Amino acid sequence: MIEVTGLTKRFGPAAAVDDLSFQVPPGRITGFLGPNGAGKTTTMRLILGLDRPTAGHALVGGVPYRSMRRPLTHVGALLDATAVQGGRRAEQHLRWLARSNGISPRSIGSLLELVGLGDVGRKRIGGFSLGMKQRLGMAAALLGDPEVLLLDEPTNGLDPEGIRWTRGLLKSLAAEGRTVLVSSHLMSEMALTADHLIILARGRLLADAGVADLVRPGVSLEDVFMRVIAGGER
Ligand SMILES: Nc1ncnc2c1ncn2[C@@H]1O[C@H](COP(=O)(O)OP(=O)(O)OP(=O)(O)O)[C@@H](O)[C@H]1O
Repeated sequence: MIEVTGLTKRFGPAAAVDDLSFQVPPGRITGFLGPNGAGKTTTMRLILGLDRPTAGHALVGGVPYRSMRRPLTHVGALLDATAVQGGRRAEQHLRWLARSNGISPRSIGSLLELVGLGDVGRKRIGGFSLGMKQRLGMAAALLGDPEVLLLDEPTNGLDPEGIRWTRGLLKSLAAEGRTVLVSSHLMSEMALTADHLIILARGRLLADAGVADLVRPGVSLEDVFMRVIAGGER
């Protein structure tokens, strides 16, 4: 469970996240939507303790992320898949992450297989495509077998097979009772993947509702999104 309460982050006079409150319960996929600059990444960074809020707080499993001793065993995150040291080999990168969180490296081989990087585990990350880095980022997020996953545009750069694979993976993770918060700009993909949606604009919450309640025959998620955003800007 992720709980966000009155969360606010100002960069100078502008609020990137503005008095935001929502909950992400386990056992379903929650899509996190909003136009460019809506505050999705900033919200995820605040949940992960990478930025300090101006006001409010975010809890994961009832505690602040920063208070977790071995955070990767509770929360798996994929924020910026390109923020990895290009000189490291994929396997080495996961080994380093595992060691820093007291996680056994035993699962690294099978994780690389799972994300489709089984053949390139010994290759340097610098030579990876964006899609391959996303796959590696997903392996890193799953390394600690966490109950909560925060994924910022995980399908960015993935090919159609990779997008479909990600959808199946997220569905199985949610079906196992994990909490899954995933941002995306791909409305048709979100309509297929998410059970529930949180929609933001200008750092404010505009909608927090089930996909089935929003999308109806003849009304696509893209239509709903445009309408919600237009309403929020009036
Ligand atoms: N470190 C920072 N310093 C100043 N402004 C920032 C910083 N980080 C984010 N912002 C601003 O906060 C706002 C929200 O940005 P954020 O990246 O959270 O949006 P987003 O919804 O993730 O956007 P996108 O869909 O484009 O990735 C933007 O106006 C952005 O310019």
